[in-house]
Amino acid sequence: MDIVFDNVCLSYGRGKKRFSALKGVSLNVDQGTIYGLVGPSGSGKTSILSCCLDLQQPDSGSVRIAGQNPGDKHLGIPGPTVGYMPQELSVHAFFNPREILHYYGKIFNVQDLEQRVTTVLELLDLNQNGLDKRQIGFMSGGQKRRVSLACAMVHNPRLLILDEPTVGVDPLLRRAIWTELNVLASSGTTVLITTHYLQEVASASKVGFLRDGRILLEDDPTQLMAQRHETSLEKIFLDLCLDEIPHSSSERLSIESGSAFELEPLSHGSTLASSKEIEPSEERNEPVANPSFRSVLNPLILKNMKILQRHTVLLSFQAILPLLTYLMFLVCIGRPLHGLDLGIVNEESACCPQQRTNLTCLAMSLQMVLRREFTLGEDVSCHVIDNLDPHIFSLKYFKSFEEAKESVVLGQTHGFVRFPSDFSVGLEQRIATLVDTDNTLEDDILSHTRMFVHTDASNVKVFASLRENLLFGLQKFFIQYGESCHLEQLVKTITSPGIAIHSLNPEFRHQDYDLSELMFPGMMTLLLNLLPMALTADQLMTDKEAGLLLRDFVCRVPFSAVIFTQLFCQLVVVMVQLVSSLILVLVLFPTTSIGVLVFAGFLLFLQACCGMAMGVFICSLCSSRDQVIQVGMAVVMPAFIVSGILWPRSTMPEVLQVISAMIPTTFACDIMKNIILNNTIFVNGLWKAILLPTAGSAIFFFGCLFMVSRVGLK
Ligand SMILES: Nc1ncnc2c1ncn2[C@@H]1O[C@H](COP(=O)(O)OP(=O)(O)OP(=O)(O)O)[C@@H](O)[C@H]1O
Repeated sequence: MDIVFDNVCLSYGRGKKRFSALKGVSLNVDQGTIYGLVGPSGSGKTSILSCCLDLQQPDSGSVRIAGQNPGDKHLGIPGPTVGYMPQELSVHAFFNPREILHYYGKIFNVQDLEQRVTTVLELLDLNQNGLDKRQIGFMSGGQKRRVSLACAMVHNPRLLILDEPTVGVDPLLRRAIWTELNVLASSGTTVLITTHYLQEVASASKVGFLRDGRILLEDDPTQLMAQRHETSLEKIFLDLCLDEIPHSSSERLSIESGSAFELEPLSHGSTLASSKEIEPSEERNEPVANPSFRSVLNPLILKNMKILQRHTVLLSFQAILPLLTYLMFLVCIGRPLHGLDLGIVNEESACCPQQRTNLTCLAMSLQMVLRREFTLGEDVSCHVIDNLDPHIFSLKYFKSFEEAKESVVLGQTHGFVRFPSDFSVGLEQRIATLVDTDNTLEDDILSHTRMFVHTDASNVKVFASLRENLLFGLQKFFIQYGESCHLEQLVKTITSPGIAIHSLNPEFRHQDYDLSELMFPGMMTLLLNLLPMALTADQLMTDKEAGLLLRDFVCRVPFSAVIFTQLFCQLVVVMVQLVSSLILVLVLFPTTSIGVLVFAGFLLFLQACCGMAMGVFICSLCSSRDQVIQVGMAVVMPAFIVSGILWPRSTMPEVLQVISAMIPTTFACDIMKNIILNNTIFVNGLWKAILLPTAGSAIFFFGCLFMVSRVGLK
């Protein structure tokens, strides 16, 4: 399997950010040989490997492997023909070496897998002291690299592409690895290897010196040293670099002083096995069997299930997260406020209990009222205060307006109420006027009978609650007094003007429920879309950032299978979320019929599918977790605001109404509310709640596949 690069140019980025990584690279790797690529950091080694693996397509020039283009289905690169060890570790931290090797072995349908796994583990010294059963996440850096190398070798590929496989590996093991590479090469395997250890490549068949995107020289290292009468490749490489650079250049000075390269000579005492004597054998010509969607389902599902198993604590939390959120929501939101710190400034009376006027029926009768011969005393305010619900208000008394105001400013009280000095007298006038003039009140009379409420207006709910409860306290006082004195007409007259207490939001037809219960169906729908989205995006991004998706890509595992199996396995978590939500529906709305419950479950399932598909789509657009979080926030916040859970959508500007109608959660939130509260599935617009998330799932799923096929794994 020979590799030929002919004048390959490769650049990254566009426009001003365009950067040329390879500038006309030509190289030849013969079949059954080891080609060592050496060069300083950033010289383009990984870029060359990426071109071989079809991860990058050259701007110009050609790359041919065994006479075919990388990516060609029959070549099997990416696919079973190649074993790739990336520079990053790219191994599942939750697996042990044996498990991960079994996974890649199954992907390629390796025969006699157990034996092969044991052989590779032995070769890389991974079977000592129970290392093969140790979770990779708990291994040292060098041990992880060996596992990564083992993954590339397990299916015995015809081409091995290794990006710095021996970093952090001890000299003895490094020698063993090179010996094995030479054995593999002798059996026809082609090895393309990058390294920073110059002396290491002395045992390669050919070495290519790379600098600044160009191959300075490629040759047999032994011949090279003989020709140049040098004992070290490092010296040859330095001379080559110096030849390239003008004498006056500062770069030249840094090279001469030895500071320009990160290339490292091999440690003393390591004698590398040279297998030059072993002649390359004939190329193996087995037919290429690329992994198919069906063939990878089993190993992928097993792998994902194992990951779920190892994440038990985290996933259990994820599974019960909706339940916890609902419970928090029900406990914290929509309940009547209580324990409000309310200041009292009573300019009328000190409200001393011993001096409290005893309001008896003698004090007022309808006839007396009509004759204006009655008195309410001078401390009605105290009676109003007495009638304030102690569960709702925690009272604090202040001497003056300023003192009370300061307490609000300092956040010590939520607000205060001031009774003017003529509150009771004014009230007498008000009662008399009302009875006399058939409910028409003059402004100045009204102003005398007002309680002045000053609150921290930044909290609308507190403000409304204060006002409502104060009015209720006043009303209660008059109702009790009037009724005990058989003055129903008076009660009616006094309590009617401006003391009406608001009923629930008229949008809701079911006034028996708390606000939180009314919001619950919409909240549940939204959560069962957004939480699966976050879970999926998180899982996929973890795999992507760890380089696991890249490795699967190089194995030619169909991306659709990767996504499908991941979503399939996450359904376990989603089902727990869904069932716990439905149980809560039964608890909150016990009259819900089984039919409605099952249908609600179906709608929630569609939402969860749509959320998961959106999660994978977002991942296909983003190259980092930060971006995923930002895009996720950009989705979650508007969805929450325009879903109609908080406020009726009909009050929104038209543009937002149109946008909200296109969001898969919007109609579902409405419909869920209607079917649960009305206990029927025959509600208007049902089809939108089914169609939108179904279409959304398909669009996001295929959109993700399209993005990956167009721009690859970012
Ligand atoms: N995706 C990318 N976008 C922009 N520039 C890139 C990208 N990948 C690589 N480069 C740039 O291309 C140049 C070659 O990178 P490459 O990874 O091939 O170097 P390398 O020789 O493998 O380095 P190292 O030994 O440090 O891994 C570097 O300057 C790098 O910054």
